[in-house]
Amino acid sequence: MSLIPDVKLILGAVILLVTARLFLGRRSSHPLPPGPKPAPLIGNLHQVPKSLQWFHLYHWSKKYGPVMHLSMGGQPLVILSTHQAAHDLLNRRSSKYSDRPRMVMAGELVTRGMHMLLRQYDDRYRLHQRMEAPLLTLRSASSYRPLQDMESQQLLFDVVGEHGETGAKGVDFHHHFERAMASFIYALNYGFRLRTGYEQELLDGKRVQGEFARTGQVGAYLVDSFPTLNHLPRFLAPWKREADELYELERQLHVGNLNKGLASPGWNFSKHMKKSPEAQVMSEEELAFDLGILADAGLDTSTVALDWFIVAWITSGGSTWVRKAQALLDEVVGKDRLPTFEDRPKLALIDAIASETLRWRPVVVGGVPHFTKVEDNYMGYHIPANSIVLANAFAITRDESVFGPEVDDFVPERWLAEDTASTKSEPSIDVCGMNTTALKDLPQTGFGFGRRICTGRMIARNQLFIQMARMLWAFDVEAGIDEATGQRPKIDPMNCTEGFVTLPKPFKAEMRPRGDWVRRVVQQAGTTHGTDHAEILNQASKERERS
Ligand code: HEM
Repeated sequence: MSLIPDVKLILGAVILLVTARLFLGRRSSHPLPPGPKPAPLIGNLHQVPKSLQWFHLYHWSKKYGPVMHLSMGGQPLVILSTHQAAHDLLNRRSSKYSDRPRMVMAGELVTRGMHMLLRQYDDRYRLHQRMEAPLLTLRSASSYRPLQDMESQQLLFDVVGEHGETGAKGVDFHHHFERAMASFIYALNYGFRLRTGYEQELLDGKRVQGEFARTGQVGAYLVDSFPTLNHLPRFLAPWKREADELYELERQLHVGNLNKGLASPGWNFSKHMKKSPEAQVMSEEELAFDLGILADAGLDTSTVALDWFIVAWITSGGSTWVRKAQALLDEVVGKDRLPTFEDRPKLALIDAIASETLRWRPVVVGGVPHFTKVEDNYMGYHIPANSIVLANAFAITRDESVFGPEVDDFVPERWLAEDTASTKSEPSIDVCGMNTTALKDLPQTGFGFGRRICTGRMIARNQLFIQMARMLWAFDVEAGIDEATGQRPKIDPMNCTEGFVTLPKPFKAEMRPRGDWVRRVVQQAGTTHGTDHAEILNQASKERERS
């Protein structure tokens, strides 16, 4: 049988669909938000570049304003480029803007509707949120800090040891961050740690993440633009077989990890969730995917934030902020012990550095798309029903009306409240030790918006604090010497990868202990491989129950 008539048929259906979407949409008395002029049928598809979209959209926003409209082959895409616009729509009108765009390949086929990030805001989503929420509160996050303390101690031990061997050539800092972040989240979720960062569970987890980023990419699969194509029989729809294989890979990973979690000693998320009333109406796969997505969400996001912290350190740290932070750490902590969470109230500058890292290079730099099923009006513009609404994190974090001048520079001080020393009243310290009096209440847009805001953000903030404090206390950091040239390469702070999360392009960094006292303290603290992490998890569970 020839395939040619079928291809013609498909093309015909596609053109009909696009035309219908373009011309039969409901008219409104308000105009659409401004944007580049669309071409017939394809709209702005041909104008949106394939790479660094967030950067191009940011530049378009300077011409078209804070609310822009693009037509992606008839699919309305509304881009929000200021904090005010994102806050007004995604936070204040979150009852309308909390769905996700339909993603046939990544959402419906590969993960069979079980990917938390891609779920519609419906009863099933709320069921999962109810199950996760008690484990992710500020108070719960505070009880996991000993686990983060342990993994960051191990990170220091590993890096100091490796520096002794590699010297000025530097270490693969990304790998060390990834191991520590993954080990923390796997211990919490499944009760086992990752000692080398090359364990099969992590390799499979990274493959699943890579496939998610690839299959979820705009334009990667025609079926995402034209979901009716999914009704085609399997022999005409090769993506279905590919999706089945990817689903099986992910299912085996998540179910395998869940079972390890249930069998491991000590408390963990797997055991806690399995007993929850919500899990009683879920299949094993559904519960396993919930945990698996939580592990994925926590794994590379914090790692990437720490990678950008190193880039900021190398490209702008020589100026003032690193020296300021190190002087403060020497004063508060001294040279006889590691910084701890107990020091945090006096180390607001470290939290400011974490906030500035997330602002300067948002991890999900283009934002995570929201979706509205109903039409709306904003700033005199019509937002059509079924619009994808994207808050461009790069543009929003460059909003001078919110973050002040020099938004392209790394300036942690913009997060510090002025003159708290002269205030007589006691500072307000949250349950995780963050000194909220000493910090300005600027929006943390890197964690998203409204009802879909990142649920792991409290855990992430603790993670960044302890890791950044300890690295600044321990090391002087420079780009590692390139063996081929014998020189330290110049690091370009905009040189990044493409994808859902945006990493700096790989390089090595020399993390040189600031003195013999660092080696001594780190050696004394020692490796944590023999630490009873199940006992730490049990203590965390007791503390959660007490609060
Ligand atoms: C620096 C670290 C992190 C960053 C920058 C980050 C950022 C984000 C962003 C931008 C979103 C989408 C929000 C939106 O749609 O408006 C998100 C969602 C999410 N994050 Fe995070 N995240 C981080 C760490 C974590 C951690 C440690 C966990 C888990 C322990 C986690 C769990 C989740 C989950 C479950 C969602 C899905 C929420 C939903 O769709 O309703 N994240 N995160």
